[in-house]
Amino acid sequence: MKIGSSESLQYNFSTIKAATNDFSENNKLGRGGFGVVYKGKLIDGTEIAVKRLVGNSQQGDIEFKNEVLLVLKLRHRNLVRLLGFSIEGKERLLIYEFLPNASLDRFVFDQTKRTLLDWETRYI
Ligand SMILES: Nc1ncnc2c1ncn2[C@@H]1O[C@H](COP(=O)(O)OP(=O)(O)OP(=O)(O)O)[C@@H](O)[C@H]1O
Repeated sequence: MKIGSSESLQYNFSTIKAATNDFSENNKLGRGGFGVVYKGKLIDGTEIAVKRLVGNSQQGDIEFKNEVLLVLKLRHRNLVRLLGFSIEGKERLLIYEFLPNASLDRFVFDQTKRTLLDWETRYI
């Protein structure tokens, strides 16, 4: 895939800013090793999870785009789907499909819920 064809997967920063209510505290879903994750809703109603990568990345725009395009090619039922990305100035956002059930670890490490996931199911 060429960089040129990435444009449709590239979202305007302002679109995502609006979708997350300006990265509001109320929309915060959690924090991971790469930044804070916010819940958002696009104009068409699609629910998204936006990962706002933490600053001082030395990675250039082209390298970032290439890496994102590589991940966009991955499709697996057990992988959360990356919908696109956004770049503006030092801001780098990754846009994922929203998963209502939060992360799997809540199931695997929860005393009650872990019984719902037997090992046979976990291997699928
Ligand atoms: N697609 C999503 N839908 C709903 N919630 C999400 C989604 N992605 C992440 N989250 C929430 O944001 C939190 C942080 O996610 P993130 O993927 O950044 O980190 P992590 O997987 O917990 O840790 P690490 O970044 O260290 O691997 C998750 O624990 C989850 O609650």
